[in-house]
Amino acid sequence: MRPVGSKYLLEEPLGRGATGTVWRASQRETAGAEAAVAGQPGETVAIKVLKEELANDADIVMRFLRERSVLLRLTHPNIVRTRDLVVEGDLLALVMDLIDGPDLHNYLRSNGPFTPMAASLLTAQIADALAASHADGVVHRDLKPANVLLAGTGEGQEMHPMLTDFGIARLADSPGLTRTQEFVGTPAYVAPESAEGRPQTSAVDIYGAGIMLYELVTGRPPFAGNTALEVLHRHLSEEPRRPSTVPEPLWTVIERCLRKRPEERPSAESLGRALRVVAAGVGVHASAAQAEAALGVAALLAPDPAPAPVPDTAPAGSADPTQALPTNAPGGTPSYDPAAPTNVMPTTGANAGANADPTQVLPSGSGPGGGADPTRAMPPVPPGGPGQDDPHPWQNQMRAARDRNEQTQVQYLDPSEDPLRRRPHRAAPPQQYQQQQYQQPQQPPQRRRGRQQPQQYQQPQQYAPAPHHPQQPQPQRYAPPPQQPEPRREPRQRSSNPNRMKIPGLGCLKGCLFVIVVLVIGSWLVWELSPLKDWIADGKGYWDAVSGWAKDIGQWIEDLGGPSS
Ligand SMILES: Nc1ncnc2c1ncn2[C@@H]1O[C@H](COP(=O)(O)OP(=O)(O)OP(=O)(O)O)[C@@H](O)[C@H]1O
Repeated sequence: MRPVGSKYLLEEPLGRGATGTVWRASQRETAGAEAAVAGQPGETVAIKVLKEELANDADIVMRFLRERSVLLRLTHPNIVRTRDLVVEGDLLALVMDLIDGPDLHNYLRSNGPFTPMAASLLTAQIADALAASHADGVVHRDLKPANVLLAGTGEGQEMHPMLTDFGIARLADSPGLTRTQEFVGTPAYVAPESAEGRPQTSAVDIYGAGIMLYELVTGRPPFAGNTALEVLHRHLSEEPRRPSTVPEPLWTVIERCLRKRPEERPSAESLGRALRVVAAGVGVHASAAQAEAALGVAALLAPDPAPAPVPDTAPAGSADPTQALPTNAPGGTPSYDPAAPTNVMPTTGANAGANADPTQVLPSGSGPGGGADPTRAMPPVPPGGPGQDDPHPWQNQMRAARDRNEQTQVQYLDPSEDPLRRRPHRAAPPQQYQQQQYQQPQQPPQRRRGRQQPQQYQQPQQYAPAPHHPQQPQPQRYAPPPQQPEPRREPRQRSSNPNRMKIPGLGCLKGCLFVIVVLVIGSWLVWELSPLKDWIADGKGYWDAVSGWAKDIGQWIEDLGGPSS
């Protein structure tokens, strides 16, 4: 099991797509404030680990970081919630709610086409999700059955479609220099304006919903081909044909969604409303009024007056229609280079463009920032990404993130290194402090004073909870280096001087001896320098007189013992 950040553990892969691998994972610990959902330890989640080549692309990493808040705030009953984004070293990952159910692509393969009513009701819910995200300025840009997960497909449960992979196309379609001539998407679901590299709006999602609706009722998307390029050409030039199994009201909806001109497509909100009217009118139990309302559904499908723009796509009028698509024709320019690292076009077989196709990063004939340059072939992307030699802004962001992590680690992971926790020991009992002074006489007095002050302020922290306050460690970063506390441990050696400290009355004994010595020397001087010895000892020396007196005293004491001896 592989950890993702410190909070998640990958358990088993659920599926692989063009942009990454989705894993079942478990939460190890509650996520931080940056996550939309903190989660609980042991909770199961789904994690999409983006491909290394995306994670190594500086533009994508920057966009990932920048759009964190957009992705995390998208919440709707029909949108798979993004709980957290993880950026760690070369790893980029989206943590999502785990949906227990198949994706719509697999469900369709296993169960065959939907009835017109079921397809309408299901797509209506997807339209609701799109309406919510478009209102928030977020365009999906890679709508397809594989990106719709079906919760509640169990016996007797109501099927609940949930749109996933929000923001992935947005991330992969970086505005960086190497990507200006590419678009991201799945050929079978790509809107004509995306294929041409024209400005994109939320209308690309309406086009994708139209293709998906067609596929749900027929089992296949309207435009297929032997190569991805052929599929793209058909999106641009061919009108879809109505299959006989598709009721007229439903066809009206599909046809409006598949208009080549994005400005003629309805809004997601209108689409949801229209599909519910259609669902009510095409069922076997539909009343005459409901059937009538369904036939008039075109009135509900007015063009969207204010589609949400997709940032960083080409400015209006920049595309050169004559260079709309790359060609593989010999001598044709611009040409598509299948060997180029990120210009992947893996599906060139008979099923190209089918719904099984993963999201692709394809070269287009024009790009943001200007029309196509016919003299310029599709440039292969340098392996190291853009501006390999120059420091990129995201590197600063990553460095800042790492710095933040280091601070956090000092605080949380290595408490023994935390000076806050050691300082209370320095605020020692008085005798310890005396020992410090004794051991470090060479230290300037100010320095010692300087330490006494923090000791006084730090003292209460000895009893405070673990010092997790983000502001507390700040002064420590500028405090004396960590080697300095070491000498303070030496006071233990000072306890090897027990004489002064541990013998009671030692000082008194010394004092008495000192007094005796002074008295002896004083009396000797008086004896020798004064006529006293002549008066009381017939001129004897000091020590003779003293020893004679000592003998007399001893004799006197003996006599006190009794005459028996
Ligand atoms: N939140 C989720 N919960 C459960 N399963 C998921 C979740 N998200 C994705 N999956 C599963 O993981 C598989 C791979 O998902 P992914 O989005 O990478 O594939 P894709 O959409 O086919 O590829 P791409 O969009 O990159 O072309 C899907 O088929 C889906 O079944």
